[in-house]
Amino acid sequence: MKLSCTECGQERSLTDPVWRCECGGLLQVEQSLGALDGEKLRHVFDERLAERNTPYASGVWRYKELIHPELPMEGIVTKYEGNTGLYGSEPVRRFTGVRNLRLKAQSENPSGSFKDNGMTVAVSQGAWLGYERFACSSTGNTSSSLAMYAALSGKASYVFVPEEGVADGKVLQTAAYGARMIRFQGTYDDGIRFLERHAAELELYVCNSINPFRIEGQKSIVYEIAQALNWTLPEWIVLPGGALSNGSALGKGLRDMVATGLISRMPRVAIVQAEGASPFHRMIEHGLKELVPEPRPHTLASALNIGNPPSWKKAADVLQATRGVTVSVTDEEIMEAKAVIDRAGIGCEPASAASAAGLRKLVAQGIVDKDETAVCILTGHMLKDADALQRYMARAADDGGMPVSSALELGQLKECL
Ligand SMILES: N[C@@H](CCOP(=O)(O)O)C(=O)O
Repeated sequence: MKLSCTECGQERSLTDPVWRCECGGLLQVEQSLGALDGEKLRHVFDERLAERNTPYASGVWRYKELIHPELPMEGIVTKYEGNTGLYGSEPVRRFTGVRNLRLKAQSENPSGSFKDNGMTVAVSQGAWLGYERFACSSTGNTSSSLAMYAALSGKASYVFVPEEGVADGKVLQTAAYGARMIRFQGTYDDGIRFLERHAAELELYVCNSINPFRIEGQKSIVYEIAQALNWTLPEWIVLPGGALSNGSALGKGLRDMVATGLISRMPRVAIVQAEGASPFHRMIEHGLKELVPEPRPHTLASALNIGNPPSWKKAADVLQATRGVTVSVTDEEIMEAKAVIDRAGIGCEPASAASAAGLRKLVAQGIVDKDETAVCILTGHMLKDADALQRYMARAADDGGMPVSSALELGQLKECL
């Protein structure tokens, strides 16, 4: 295994704690997959589904050969993350118009979001390198996940969280896990820029998705989908796009699976951005070669409040490799999709619902056919962003979603029920 630059190809040692090459490109983990046999891997991964209380019981480390073969087993920091549900739902199918649709509920991870798939690997790697202080910039999910794994491994976490636009529940969750929190004026993008400049001097191990080991862990989301579907994939995988780490990880995971023969065909990838924070979609839509950052990203889906996604080049490569597409949706469309997903008994935070809202739009635009198969990735738990939920539910009170006020008196109750 080694690190290599995604742009100029320059190689580095696996133990080098840098995320960018001198040329400005992000680094990626490379391993030679040639010696791995898909048939044997399928068998090993299927057998490990029965594991309990070993790292292989994790929905990430089950695939250790593809994630981080060189990390010693005793160095793994895990909460048995992954192992999340893949649900069919008639109401969501009707809403999107796609007949064969499933939802991958990454919200069921231990800290409540997909970040755990990557964070278990980043923190394990940092601890293996001997780091004691871990850091991230975050809109709340990355910080909660980092704080949890750092606490689990007895390390300190330092999280940089914008003062505005971050859901209270995420801030409280992060603090409760014991992170030292730096609230600052600015956006996630400013926090990342600061960490890229100063982390080395502050002896901080950065666990944002610019860290290539985060991407290695997040690949497992697509491995889990393939394994649950007996090593096949749907025609479309649809996911929300903020920092674009999910898109990058998904693409790398797909490449690995094709290279090892675990699957034989790439699905198409659709990345959905919120209209107020959609620089990547705009770039693709206008056929631009460079991303023009959005200085004031603004969406009610707070996890997507990102104007300068660090992984945009990796995500663009994924679109190229999968004949992928992008689309943007309004906050209103996101909340409408979220209400359907919540009431279907699955639930998700607003950012996650962008995937279903986006799929619906792609069907309306004739890009996805209603007879094609699709999986939407739900990135975070419905209680993650209770602020947005409260605002939406207050408006929808007449729908019977809000508590009814009544005395415990039969006559009065009969009128409310
Ligand atoms: N929504 C994310 C922001 C992106 O973080 P990264 O981990 O991909 O760098 C968050 O929860 O912070």
